[in-house]
Amino acid sequence: MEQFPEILQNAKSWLTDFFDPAVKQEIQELIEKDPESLQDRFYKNLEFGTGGMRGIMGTGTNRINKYTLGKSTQGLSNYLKQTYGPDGLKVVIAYDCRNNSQSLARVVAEVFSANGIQVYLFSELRTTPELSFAVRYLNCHAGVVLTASHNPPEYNGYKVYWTDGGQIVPPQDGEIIAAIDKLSFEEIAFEPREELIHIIDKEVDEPFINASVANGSIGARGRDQFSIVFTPLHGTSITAIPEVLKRAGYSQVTIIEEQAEPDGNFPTVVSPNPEEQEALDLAIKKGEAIGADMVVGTDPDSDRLGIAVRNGEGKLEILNGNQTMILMTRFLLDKRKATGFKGDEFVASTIVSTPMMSVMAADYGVDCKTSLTGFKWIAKMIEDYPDQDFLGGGEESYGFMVGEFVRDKDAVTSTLLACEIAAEAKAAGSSFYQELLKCYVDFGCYRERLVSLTKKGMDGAKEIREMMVKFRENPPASLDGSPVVRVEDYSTAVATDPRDGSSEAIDLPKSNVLIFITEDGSRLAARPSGTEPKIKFYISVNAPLDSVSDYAGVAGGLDAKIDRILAELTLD
Ligand SMILES: O=P([O-])(O)O[C@H]1O[C@H](COP(=O)(O)O)[C@@H](O)[C@H](O)[C@H]1O
Ligand SMILES: [Mg+2]
Repeated sequence: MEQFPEILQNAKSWLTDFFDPAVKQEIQELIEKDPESLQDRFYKNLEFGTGGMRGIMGTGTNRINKYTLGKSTQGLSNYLKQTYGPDGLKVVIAYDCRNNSQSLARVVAEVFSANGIQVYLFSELRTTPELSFAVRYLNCHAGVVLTASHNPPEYNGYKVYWTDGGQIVPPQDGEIIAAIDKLSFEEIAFEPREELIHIIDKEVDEPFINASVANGSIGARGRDQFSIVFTPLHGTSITAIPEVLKRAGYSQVTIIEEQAEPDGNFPTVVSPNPEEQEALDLAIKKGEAIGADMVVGTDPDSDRLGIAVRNGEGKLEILNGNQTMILMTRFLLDKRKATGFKGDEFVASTIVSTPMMSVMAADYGVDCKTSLTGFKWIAKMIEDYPDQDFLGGGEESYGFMVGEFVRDKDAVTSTLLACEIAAEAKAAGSSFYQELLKCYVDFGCYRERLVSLTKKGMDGAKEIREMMVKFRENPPASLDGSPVVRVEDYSTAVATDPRDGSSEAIDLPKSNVLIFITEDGSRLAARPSGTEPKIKFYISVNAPLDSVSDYAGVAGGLDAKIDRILAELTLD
């Protein structure tokens, strides 16, 4: 601890009477017995990342607790007043199934009210997409969800939505952080004004569910012959997805009982992340047992969804985010095509997602916009291009956004859309999987893989920084024998052709991301996660596919290519 006098100083500043006696006692004990833990808790403040502010729950400035969230809420209140004036301000707050989410939501509501701001607080847990919807539906200036999304149980977090219903982006995010950083903890107004806190539920649930059914439907046939196994993985989607499916006419929905009850300990899974195959094990087992057509699982705040469908061999196969994005987008494009393109439509994706998205959109003659990683950037496009019509968008990470009524990824509406696509395909003698393979025939067979390395704590963060520096200093000259022809460094927003050194500007905000593109169209992207202590590597390769029957061979060849690229990289 002697090497870090500032960290000790930070910790000691929590020993005043402003802080609860239990907190003070814990810090005293840590000073005496566990300096390493103290260091991790106080070496920095929590930061806003890809999807809000996330951290482990506990005592410290680098932890989620009533003081760190109280200070963020105080800063946000000050910023709202400065932006919109002190009167008539309104915010809406939702929370997920996590341990402490409800009590932290209460603290956040109290701090807003103490600042004279009207608060709409959901009576019980609700989904993130419903909160995004509620911001605009209730004409609020901002919204907050207490959730750490799919992170492990020890985490919690704070997603902040702005007036447009999307998560905060520049310039607001930087200005809000500045407003938070200049405060001391003692400046938090904790004393509630109860008359300003309004409990809400049905009055927002009903319009949200109706809008979800309207946006997610494509008029599929065979809804009552289509069998779905659904798991909320102990999270919030139980409040919306069964109802949306029922209202859309799906009668064969089996819910995994063991995972239906909201529970912040997520007792039946290692991680409540549908991107981890293990999280869907129970649901897939059930799906195989009852011969279901589709399995759907959602994360705790119900913005991401994992889907498994019957593959060519009749087995339930989990699809990745790129695959579901491609097929959902294709259906939205076809749906619009049927009524005629107006010419102002666009679809959206991100720089680490499959390039197949823009190839497909171009084939339809529709604009495809590409943003930095994260749905907050996709939502921002709707605001940035008010004269254009957003059809839908997605990314490599699981989750999809259908239309404009929710300004974040929305597992509720996306679940319905996936069922609609699959039910209609089944009624027409095809399947979700077959339709995906047809996309590969039409636009090229793209295979993607994500490799994430977890590196925790202060040392892990340093290692991740160093790995990115190493990549910049020693970029790969080729991938699987194909020369790199374009290096995109988003930290400087410059793309370079290493063959002749020529360069051009990238028209996106700066971000710590590197992308290498080869002559044969393979791509490797590297970036630190903005939600978890991880560094992520995204690989994309492609080859033409002449017919659906050639798929297994072509996909196998591409998988082997990804293996070779990974072997060259020696990541550790
Ligand atoms: O975690 P969620 O479900 O809120 O999702 C958030 O984080 C994901 C992972 O981000 P990163 O790669 O920086 O960890 C993003 O892809 C997603 O757009 C964002 O909304
Ligand atoms: Mg989530």
